[in-house]
Amino acid sequence: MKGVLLVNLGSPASTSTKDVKEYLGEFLMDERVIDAPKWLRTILVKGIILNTRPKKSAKAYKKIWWDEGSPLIVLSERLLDKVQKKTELPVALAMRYGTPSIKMGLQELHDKGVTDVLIVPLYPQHAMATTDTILVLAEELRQEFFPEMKFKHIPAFYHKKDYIQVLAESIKHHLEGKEWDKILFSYHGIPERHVRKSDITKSHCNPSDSVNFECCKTNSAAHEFCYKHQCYETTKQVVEYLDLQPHQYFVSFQSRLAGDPWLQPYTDKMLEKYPEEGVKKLAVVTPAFVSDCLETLEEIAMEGKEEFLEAGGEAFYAIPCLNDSDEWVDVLVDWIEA
Ligand SMILES: C=CC1=C(C)c2cc3[nH]c(cc4nc(cc5[nH]c(cc1n2)c(C)c5CCC(=O)O)C(CCC(=O)O)=C4C)c(C)c3C=C
Ligand SMILES: [Fe+2]
Ligand SMILES: [Fe+2]
Repeated sequence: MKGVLLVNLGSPASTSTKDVKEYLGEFLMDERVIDAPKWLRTILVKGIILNTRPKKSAKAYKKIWWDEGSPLIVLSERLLDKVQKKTELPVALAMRYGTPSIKMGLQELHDKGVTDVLIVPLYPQHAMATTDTILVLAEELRQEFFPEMKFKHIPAFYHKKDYIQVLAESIKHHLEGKEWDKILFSYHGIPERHVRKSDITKSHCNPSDSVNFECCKTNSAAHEFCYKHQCYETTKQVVEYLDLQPHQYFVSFQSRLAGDPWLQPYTDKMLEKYPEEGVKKLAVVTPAFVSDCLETLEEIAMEGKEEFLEAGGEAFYAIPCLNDSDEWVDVLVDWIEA
């Protein structure tokens, strides 16, 4: 029997510094997130990052936490409920880090008699730190605990017409009746090195070209796994759908960690300089995220807004993610049942 496993990133169990530290430890010790050799990763994560970051992150999580728990998890659960109501197939939810774990999700499907699992990583654009790590862990768990199960997955859907339509219509809907100068498409960043590592041609991607994006515009087999290309492609298709003019939109990358260069331009730098360039009314959409989370609710809708207004901005609209919107649920159900 076929079943479906929706997989999102995950959140800490609570906003306590201890739980945030445990979550960040699991997340950042993933070799596909901090991709240094294990000895160096251990020093970086356990010796440096986990000494200071959990306290700071816990404070940020406290600002966005809901009575029911982490927004990312609550919104994923709402999505699951709605999808499950529209399909006969058993559907389970899992998080790559924290709980419900991928092992728990697979066990739930297994207990319902599922033998063929369709894994749905809830990430529109492919990245080593998101899609790959889900699929690798799921396969390890399959071999160890569920050897009789078979897996398929839905690849990155950054360019799928039905997804683009739902995303573009959502932007249109949230900006109805509002005056705006520009829409900033702010994607979660990744280190430039990750783009190079995911380049299956080993020669195509040039992640540090943040002005012309020539590689992203030039056809290549690398694009199947190129996060940067896929971010630009999502944007391009939404822009075409909404008939936006070049001065009406821009692409930037948020949420970088200190250290190596990450994809540029950086969102916070754009927010700081837009008002002096005459962009006073800004809308920000975050299409790397399917569910609202710390990075959209705190980093953009709170911190980003404050930064922009302090720099002289007049209006700031953070457009919500697709979350559990009926239109998005319908698209997911179509893919699941195809
Ligand atoms: C598009 C999806 C994501 C990519 C790509 C990604 C890469 C990536 N992230 C970090 C480090 C952190 N990310 C954090 C939070 C976070 N990241 C994503 C998604 C992607 N990350 C989401 C949805 C969230 C929010 C989770 C939530 O509970 O709401 C955090 C934790 C928060 C903080 O301390 O800032 C870290 C750290 C790296 C290093 C990376 C790529 C290599
Ligand atoms: Fe992240
Ligand atoms: Fe590219």
